[in-house]
Amino acid sequence: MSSVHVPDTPVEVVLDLLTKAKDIATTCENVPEELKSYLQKAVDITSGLDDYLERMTTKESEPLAELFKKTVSHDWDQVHKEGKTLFCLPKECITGHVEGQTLKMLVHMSRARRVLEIGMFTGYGALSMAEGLPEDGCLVACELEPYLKEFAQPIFNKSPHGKKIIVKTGSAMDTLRELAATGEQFDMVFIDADKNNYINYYNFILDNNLLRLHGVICVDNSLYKAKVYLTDTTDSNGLALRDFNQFIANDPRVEQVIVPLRDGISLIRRVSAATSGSSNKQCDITDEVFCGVKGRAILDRMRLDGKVAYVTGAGQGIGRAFAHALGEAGAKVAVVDLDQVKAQRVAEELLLKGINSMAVTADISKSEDVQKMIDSIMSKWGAIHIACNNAGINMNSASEDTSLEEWDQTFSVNLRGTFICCQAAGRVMLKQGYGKIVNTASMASLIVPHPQKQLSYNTSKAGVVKLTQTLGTEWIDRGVRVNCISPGIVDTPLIHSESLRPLVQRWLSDIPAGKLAQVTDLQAAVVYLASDASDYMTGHNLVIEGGQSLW
Ligand SMILES: C[S@@+](CC[C@H](N)C(=O)[O-])C[C@H]1O[C@@H](n2cnc3c(N)ncnc32)[C@H](O)[C@@H]1O
Repeated sequence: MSSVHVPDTPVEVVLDLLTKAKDIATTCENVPEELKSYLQKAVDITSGLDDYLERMTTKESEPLAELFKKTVSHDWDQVHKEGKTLFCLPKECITGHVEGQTLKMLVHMSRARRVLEIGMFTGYGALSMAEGLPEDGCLVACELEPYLKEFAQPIFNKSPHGKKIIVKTGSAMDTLRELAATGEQFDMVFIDADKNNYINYYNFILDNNLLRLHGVICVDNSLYKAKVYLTDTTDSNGLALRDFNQFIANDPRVEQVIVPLRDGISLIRRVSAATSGSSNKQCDITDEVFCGVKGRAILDRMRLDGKVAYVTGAGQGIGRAFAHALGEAGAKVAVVDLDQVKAQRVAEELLLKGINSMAVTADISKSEDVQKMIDSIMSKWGAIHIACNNAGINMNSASEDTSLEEWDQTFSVNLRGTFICCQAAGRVMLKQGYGKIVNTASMASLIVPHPQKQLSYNTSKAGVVKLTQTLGTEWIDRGVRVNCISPGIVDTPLIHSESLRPLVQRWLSDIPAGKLAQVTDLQAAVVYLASDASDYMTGHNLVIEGGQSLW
């Protein structure tokens, strides 16, 4: 049984018409050769487009390929005849390869974590989008037909991304009401069911805040085989979509573009009242709380794009985590360590993530090394905006036995070294009229951690806090902020040494949080202190110790 292909997209409609015109031209006499050749060229261009997009688009995953095959080979007429589905579902309903990958790309680009799909069918679009979500992301798919959930679930189960999908069967509008009632919000919504109701879904989503600020709505079939702009359209779906597109184009709450991919995908972005210039509604709130400082909302104000940072002691542990965090937030990062191999390795890690980095070897207790470090960063990147003075050492001994060598060595790195770095970076920053210095102090500046004995360390770190307070107040009127972070006990390779390992249980009983800090627990603090969002903060000691200093 051969089925006649019905043109499904504007390009397929054009191709169909061109092919008919070309066939007439080739059979008619007196048609100029030039016209025939133009028609042939137009057919070639049109017929080659979808095929080319298919071939050039990243290949779909195995589960998606299986889902596609299972969907197009299924006898949907029979399923309907047997009463398993309410409607007779054409297999062409499926979102194919190119559109599926486009949706996945949009999920990536919008950094969506929560996606809502209206109209799942056999789950091709749902699984494509789930593949673009982070591990803890979630996609809620609304589907009228319970049969389709059973159809899709076994393949979702085969995919590592299937667990992100929650299928809600029943009327999509009922599901939307249920989601709104529990205060759910989504970063991206894909509307692909029930064309006559698109407008109702859309309005419900916006009116009930189901789409978060700056979220994106994608709408499928918004060109509807070109019927949305052909004047002789009588088809109810075509007319519904025409009204829908016009409504969105006039809606001040959003911005819209229609991408002529397949049957058209509308991309609709919700804008804040403050930026929707053509707003019908009056919005006269213009302060920075409402509009953001310099128009930047709070998370944007923590971005470090265009900034140059260095982190000392960045070859491992806290420093490595700081280097990654600053780079992820947009800064270029010089990875500084005493150990060249470690510095190089972390700089390469950053490059792998697309972060501009350089490795610098320096002993921060030597002023010549520190000056060389500053000079090499300046000659490569021309500025230093963020200085993370993190390198430090810790030695244990009872105070009555602490040698002057241990004391001097500890102070030489922890306090003298931090001062050398602050001064060298500070000179550059004072000239720039801008800078953020973040020193690593320690909870030991506040309490006396026990039972280990570490007089030199505790005292040197208390010195780092006072250094920070003094510089932070001395330099703030010239644009340089100096703050420090005091971590509690951090789970780094150092504390797994033979001498310290037995103490871990003891420490845990002293920590209200009931666990040691991970280096990742400190990352947000360094980004905050390095960013413009913390501009009013200086000389501060930001303590992150799971409550340990309070007990
Ligand atoms: C075009 S298909 C969706 C294709 C799907 N997005 C994909 O990626 O393959 C439309 C689907 O919407 C479902 N549907 C139609 N009306 C609905 C409604 N009122 N509520 C929920 N789902 C509905 C249909 O059963 C059908 O499976």
